Amino acid sequence: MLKTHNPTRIFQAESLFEAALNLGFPAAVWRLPHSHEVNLLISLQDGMQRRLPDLEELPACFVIHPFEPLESGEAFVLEGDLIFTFSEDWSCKEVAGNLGQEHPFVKRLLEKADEMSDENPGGTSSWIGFALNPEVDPEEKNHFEKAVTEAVAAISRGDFAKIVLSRTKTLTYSPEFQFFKAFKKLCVAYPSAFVSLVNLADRDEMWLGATPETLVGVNGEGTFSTTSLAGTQSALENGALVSAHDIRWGQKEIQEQALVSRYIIECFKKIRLREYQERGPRTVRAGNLYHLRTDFAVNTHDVNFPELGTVMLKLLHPTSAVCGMPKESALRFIKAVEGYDRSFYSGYLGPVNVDGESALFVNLRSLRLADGLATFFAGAGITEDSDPQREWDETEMKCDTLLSVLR
Ligand SMILES: C=C(O[C@H]1C=CC=C(C(=O)O)[C@@H]1O)C(=O)O
Repeated sequence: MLKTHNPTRIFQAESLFEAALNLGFPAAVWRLPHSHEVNLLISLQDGMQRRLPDLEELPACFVIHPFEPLESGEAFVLEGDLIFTFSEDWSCKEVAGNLGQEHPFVKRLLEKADEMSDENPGGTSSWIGFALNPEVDPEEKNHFEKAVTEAVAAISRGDFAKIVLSRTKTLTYSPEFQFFKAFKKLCVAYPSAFVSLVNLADRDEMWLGATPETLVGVNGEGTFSTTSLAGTQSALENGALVSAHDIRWGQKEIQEQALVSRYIIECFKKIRLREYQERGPRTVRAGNLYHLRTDFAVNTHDVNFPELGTVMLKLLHPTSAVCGMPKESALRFIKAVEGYDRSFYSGYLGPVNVDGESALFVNLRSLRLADGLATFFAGAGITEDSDPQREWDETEMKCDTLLSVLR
């Protein structure tokens, strides 16, 4: 067991992450909402494991799950062979893990990290953002707007009450693009988001994001939490921040968010759980946007339901904040009409059993980095009152959450 590190050794988060990347080890670095600490988990394995997302059974790990459930019901798991905790000033507070410092892979990683920090002491090189500004692809826009029109027609026919349709936006990035600095910039820009950078080594891709949406949280006191998040408005007017008090919501957004809350309450009903606290909806800011949010909480000790997190995770994903209601018909429509594979976008990700807590977030406001291409993903909730152009503009604003910081 590697616990509380040797004080003579200086662990540098950026060099460790770069070393994992270089050696092909899966790794995840994250900052929880409103936290001043950053965790870095490195899995010294060949690739990700596939395990059931059973929060009571899993070891300390980082879980990432695609939008579409795998037939086996499994999720991808990065095992916490090494977990570093860094303070706000990036000094290393603690190292935990299940392998000793003498393990050959640990030695290799630490040596590589030393090499990397010698090459780039203090990581001072200036910021290099994305290389190309994209033109809006008219075909992509037409495709999305046509899908919205079809969805509105399907809602009027009664096929479903709400659906979330999404799209991508692709930019190039140069080989010098600094992944870790991008993560740091997002941490500073979005203190209330879950900010993460995940290296999926066996797929040669990374995911970077700053999501505002908790899917399932189980804290050290055994409190289960989830949120209903929907409805979107710009938080900026002529470049200045609009106060939350001045935000008014229309019928469309109120209904859209109420459907997500109803979906969550139906999940509680399925397991006959009535003892949940509900707070909201209220206006919350997520960077450049405002949303409506309702928070749900349950004390799992009081209801004698220690496995509530696992049970609700299975029932909730994908919620109607990313899929639709009813779920099955919305999912069929998405597969038939959206026209691309969402992959990990609108799936979920986060640490499980790290420091006695699990915190899984919906993978929103995120992008995939692979082969010099940065693919941004964004969706919008469609109801009977949706206007295709406005929904497109909403997805542009959602892409801007990351783009405005990383450009
Ligand atoms: C699907 C996304 O956002 C969801 C979360 C908040 C608001 C949403 C909306 O207003 O449509 C979406 O349901 C996304 O960011 O890609």
